[in-house]
Amino acid sequence: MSLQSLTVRDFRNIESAQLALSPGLNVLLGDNGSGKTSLLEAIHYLGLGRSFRTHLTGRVIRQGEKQFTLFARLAAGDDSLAVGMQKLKGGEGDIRINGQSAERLAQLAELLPLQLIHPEGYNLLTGGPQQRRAYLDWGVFHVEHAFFPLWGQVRRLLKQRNALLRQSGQYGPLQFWDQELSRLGEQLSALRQTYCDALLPLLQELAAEFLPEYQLQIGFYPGWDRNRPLVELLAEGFERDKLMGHTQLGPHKADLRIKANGVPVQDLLSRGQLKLLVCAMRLAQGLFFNQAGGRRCIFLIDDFASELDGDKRRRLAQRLKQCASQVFITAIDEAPLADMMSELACRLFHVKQGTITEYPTRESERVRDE
Ligand SMILES: Nc1ncnc2c1ncn2[C@@H]1O[C@H](COP(=O)(O)OP(=O)(O)OP(=O)(O)O)[C@@H](O)[C@H]1O
Repeated sequence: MSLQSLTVRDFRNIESAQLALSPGLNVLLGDNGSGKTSLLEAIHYLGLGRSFRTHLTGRVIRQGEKQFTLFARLAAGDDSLAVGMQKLKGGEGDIRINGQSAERLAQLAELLPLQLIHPEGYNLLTGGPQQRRAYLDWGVFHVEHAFFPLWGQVRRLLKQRNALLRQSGQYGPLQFWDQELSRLGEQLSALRQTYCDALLPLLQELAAEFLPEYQLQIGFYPGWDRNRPLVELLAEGFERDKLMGHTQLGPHKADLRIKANGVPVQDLLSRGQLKLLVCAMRLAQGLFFNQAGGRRCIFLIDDFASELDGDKRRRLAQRLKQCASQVFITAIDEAPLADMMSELACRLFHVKQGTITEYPTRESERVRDE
């Protein structure tokens, strides 16, 4: 899947932009504060229905305006699809796929599989388990169709169990819910484990390329002691859960535990090394997605190449070439992207105070001449 064109209206400092895009590399160059990240954020919004910088829709609507509008044409095999989104300050709005209202955000996520690499991305390793769960679940969602409805059921069961915990003094009324939660939680966990097992070799390979000085150990924690049935642990933990007001063990507590040379990475690696590891993790997941499903994910890379040394930049360029994915990358100037631009078919855009103009490149000239 790739974006053929993108229209952005009243998003951050972008009043209006209409771009014809490369299925390979799209480079966005501009000074600090010009609007480069805003464009990536707009694509992220279109794919996931949310920003990676704020939870408030009002913040991304251009100041003084009531709503933003995004529209894209996606290449889907020999066909193309039209995807549109409009959002008001309170978050209400409309999502359309080929003119029809979309019922669920997951429909967008399925159409636009995105991998984001950005400077704060190392939170994936230093932050709480929620982020690593989201990383893992992105992959499971895209390769295993049973995952999304199953996760929905588990979430509903947890909500009911937590409500009962607050109402009920006795364990009895929870027994039925715990059996269900345990049954579905174990199914969900098996999907995550299978995905992890399949992803790990590629992840190890990429991590060794970007951090050759370390031996990485990556383990999947399902959210409870895997040697015991979840149903037993839920019953044992009733008093503690009642006290806390919510369920302390289960698939909603799953995590990826990542160590380098036996030490948790957040306690050992430098910030730059953490960023390299996250880059390897995102690339591995994107590559694996492309290999497993025969589809292509889209990479959004914000201001990252300037943080890499020459060798790592070349590796990133080669891996992106191998992915054959569409890539959007921002930078202040062209120099750190030279390797990438020579490896991949490329369109180059200049961003200035929210206005985006295309620089002629070999690819844009070829398309214009055709
Ligand atoms: N809702 C909004 N309406 C109008 N302008 C906004 C809004 N939100 C942010 N901005 C402005 O948009 C500009 C673009 O920000 P953006 O983060 O896209 O810049 P950038 O080109 O990625 O910069 P840098 O290289 O410094 O990261 C900033 O000057 C910011 O103040």
